[in-house]
Amino acid sequence: MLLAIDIGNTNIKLGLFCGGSLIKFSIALADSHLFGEGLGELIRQNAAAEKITAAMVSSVVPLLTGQICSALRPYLTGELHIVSHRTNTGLSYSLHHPERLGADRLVAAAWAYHHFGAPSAVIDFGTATTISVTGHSGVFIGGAIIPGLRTMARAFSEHTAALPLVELAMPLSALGKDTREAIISGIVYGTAGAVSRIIYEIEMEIGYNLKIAITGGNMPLIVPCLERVDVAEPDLLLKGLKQIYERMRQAWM
Ligand SMILES: Nc1ncnc2c1ncn2[C@@H]1O[C@H](COP(=O)(O)OP(=O)(O)OP(=O)(O)O)[C@@H](O)[C@H]1O
Ligand SMILES: CC(C)(CO)[C@@H](O)C(=O)NCCC(=O)O
Ligand SMILES: [K+]
Repeated sequence: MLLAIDIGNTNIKLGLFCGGSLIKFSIALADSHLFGEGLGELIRQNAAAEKITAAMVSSVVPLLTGQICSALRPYLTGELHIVSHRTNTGLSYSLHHPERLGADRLVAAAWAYHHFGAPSAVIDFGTATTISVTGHSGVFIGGAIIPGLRTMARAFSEHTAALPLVELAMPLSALGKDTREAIISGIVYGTAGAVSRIIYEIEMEIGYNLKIAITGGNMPLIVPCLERVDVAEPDLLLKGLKQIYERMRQAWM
């Protein structure tokens, strides 16, 4: 049984791959000290008979990586792999500093490139909204990072006197009739417009079209506003970690 862990800036997402099924569990970053307990409970409830034979970790929170890896050690019988640019993902990097690329973006790009078998972009609507682009022959060629939808909403409440913290929702109209509706329209249509413009500019620069995959906790809010989506995959990171694991295992055999 493979355990995949995606340590993001808001949540730690965990997936147990048992046979064909995926058991998921998510814990807020603020509760990271409860990770070991949560994992133990999950194993007792769902897969008592099975052992975790391997763990794959993607982390964009360096200070937590060691803590989480120590917490899962007692449940792990096999190897643990922390994904980096040195991992055998099938990708190569045309970047100024490949070692600084977020592991989540790297995993997402590897999943999309292998899923489509063609040049691709992954848009991840998480704490940040990221675009990660893979060109021909699996070269990670770059991308873009903008504030995530909820991060934008929080910035208003933290930096203005009159704007409240708005719980995001799907906009009913682009014409907001009160502050809440105006903020929702601005953030959701604004992000949809931003990603479509960025993809357009990238395709103009590279001279070919990209297949587009989307994921991330905020994806459901924005999906009706997006024009071009080839695949929407909520578990893209966890599935990407599994795919990389299988690739590594084949390389050992
Ligand atoms: N009650 C909530 N608590 C925390 N986040 C929430 C809540 N409701 C919605 N969200 C949104 O869901 C997003 C979570 O996205 P996701 O599941 O991709 O995890 P994440 O930790 O933000 O990932 P990453 O840091 O890798 O981008 C948050 O950024 C936030 O915008
Ligand atoms: C952009 C985030 C925060 C998105 O989770 C993460 O991928 C990250 O910390 N990246 C490092 C910088 C980069 O990817 O260029
Ligand atoms: K993300």
